Amino acid sequence: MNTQQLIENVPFNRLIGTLPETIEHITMDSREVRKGSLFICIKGYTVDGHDFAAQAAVQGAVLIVSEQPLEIGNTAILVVEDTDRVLGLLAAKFYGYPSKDLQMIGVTGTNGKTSVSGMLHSMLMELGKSSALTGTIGFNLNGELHQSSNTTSDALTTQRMIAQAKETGCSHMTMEVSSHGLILGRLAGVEFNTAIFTNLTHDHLDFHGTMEEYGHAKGLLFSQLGQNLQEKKQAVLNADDPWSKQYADMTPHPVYTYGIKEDAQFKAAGIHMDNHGTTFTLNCPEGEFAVSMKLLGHFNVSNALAAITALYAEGFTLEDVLAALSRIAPVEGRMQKVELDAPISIFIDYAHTPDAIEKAIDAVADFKTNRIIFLVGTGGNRDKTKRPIMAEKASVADYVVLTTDDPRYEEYDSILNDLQTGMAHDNFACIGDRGEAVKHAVAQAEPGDIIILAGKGHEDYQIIGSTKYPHSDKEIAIKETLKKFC
Ligand SMILES: CC(=O)N[C@H]1[C@@H](OP(=O)(O)OP(=O)(O)OC[C@H]2O[C@@H](n3ccc(=O)[nH]c3=O)[C@H](O)[C@@H]2O)O[C@H](CO)[C@@H](O)[C@@H]1O[C@H](C)C(=O)N[C@@H](C)C(=O)N[C@H](CCC(=O)O)C(=O)O
Ligand SMILES: Nc1ncnc2c1ncn2[C@@H]1O[C@H](COP(=O)(O)OP(=O)(O)OP(=O)(O)O)[C@@H](O)[C@H]1O
Ligand SMILES: N[C@H](CCC[C@H](N)C(=O)O)C(=O)O
Ligand SMILES: [Mg+2]
Repeated sequence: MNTQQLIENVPFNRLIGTLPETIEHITMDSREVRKGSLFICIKGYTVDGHDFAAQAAVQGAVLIVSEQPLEIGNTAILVVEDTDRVLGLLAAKFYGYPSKDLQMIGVTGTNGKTSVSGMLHSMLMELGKSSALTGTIGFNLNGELHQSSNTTSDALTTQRMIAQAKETGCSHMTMEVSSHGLILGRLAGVEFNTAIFTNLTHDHLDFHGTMEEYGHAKGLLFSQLGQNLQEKKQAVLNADDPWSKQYADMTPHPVYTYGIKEDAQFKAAGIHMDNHGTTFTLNCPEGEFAVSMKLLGHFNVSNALAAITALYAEGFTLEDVLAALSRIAPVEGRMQKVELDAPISIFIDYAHTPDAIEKAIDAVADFKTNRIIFLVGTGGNRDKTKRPIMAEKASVADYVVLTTDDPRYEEYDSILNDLQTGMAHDNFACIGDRGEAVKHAVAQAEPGDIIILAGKGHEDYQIIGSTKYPHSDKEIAIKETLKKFC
């Protein structure tokens, strides 16, 4: 791309050297630099990208964007105030603002982003659309999954993925929008058509400090829908969450509400579930509809309402949307039943917040015949204030196994001690090694029991230190169950 055009909207303090005619590639990682690259130096939480500028030049970078004046041979240096902001501007321009050419749906909220966005993606494919999805599980392009390291990726990766979706011919793209992503500008230049809010409850206070700040971060998705009312855009808000009122005020675009408890335009009633699926009645401006789906839990009714409302707002008929919903499979690792011929039921889940734990246990309450055994851990070096509250919520289960979930650099005992202070009864065990904890949960089970293994979901690793070790709750649970019962 022509360099002058690329940087025309970038405010800069100084240009050292001569701008190259063209830029072939942009990267923020020196290890990806090649001949003709623009390398942008980002000050990270671990290292400072400026320390890799010289290495980038050796590898062929023709322009370095930096917050400091640098002297690196003949390589041109563009000195700017804030490389984080400039990254967003450059990324969107370099990839040609691809989000304008797709129907973009963004999903934010503490819990339910992966679930709602996964449902939307599967439903769009069922509706015959070519669809892309980004989020915690990865980048899914028409059913083909690519790894990604964040729920909401950095601005460059985000723009690259949208451009790839556009080139592949996708008409729709659904993105999980994390509060980190919004605050850190990872979504700069992404134009959403539909913005969805699931809920806001305790998490990530190590990063945001207070719930007010956290709520403000999520609100950016709605204020960023912008003021251009000639474009059809809409917000889809959960009437059961009080934050929705504030988010409605943040956008002039049409607001659609959904809910189970409070008054809402799209409301569920008569919810019934067994361990194979859920049925309910949808009351909405178009009338009353019978809904059936393979997903479990009241929380998934809320998630389904979000997906139904969004697709309706996007212009699909409710008949088509509900038919698509009835066909899709549960989202991977979210209240997913392990298929086993055994006298116990095992669910793999991703609950890692107090609210999610409450909802996960509630999800099986309707068909509980014996005990609920609930295994949960927390990550190390992350929000510690949620730990006792998570254990308190887990106490609703008859037996609880407290363990770790990516301990990182923290000792097992430090995590377990914080967790156990919240337990409301004594029917629990503390086992730091997650594999041993899963084995213990199965060892405790008697016929008729339900085991929920929470926190790891689709993940096949456990992060200890900075290393990802292979770990699968599901594999261990299946092996132990077969050994014990079959
Ligand atoms: C705390 C945080 O957000 N960290 C993110 C950050 O990493 P970092 O600041 O440590 O980066 P760094 O390693 O210091 O590198 C700084 C710069 O130097 C560059 N570098 C580095 C090494 C080198 O040899 N050469 C080089 O050029 C890097 O490419 C980078 O540009 O930038 C990385 C690249 O974008 C992210 O992957 C990483 O997310 C980490 C993995 C993470 O765990 N983040 C969590 C807190 C997070 O963002 N979570 C949210 C919400 C989750 C949810 O609610 O579901 C998410 O959206 O994922
Ligand atoms: N609408 C909801 N309300 C409350 N809890 C929910 C809801 N949807 C899902 N959950 C619970 O939260 C867990 C995580 O769900 P999901 O992965 O969809 O959330 P997420 O917002 O993507 O989380 P993350 O922040 O890790 O990306 C589920 O496994 C389930 O236990
Ligand atoms: N996707 C979430 C889940 C992490 C949950 C748990 N593994 C932890 O480390 O707290 C995050 O990046 O915050
Ligand atoms: Mg997620």
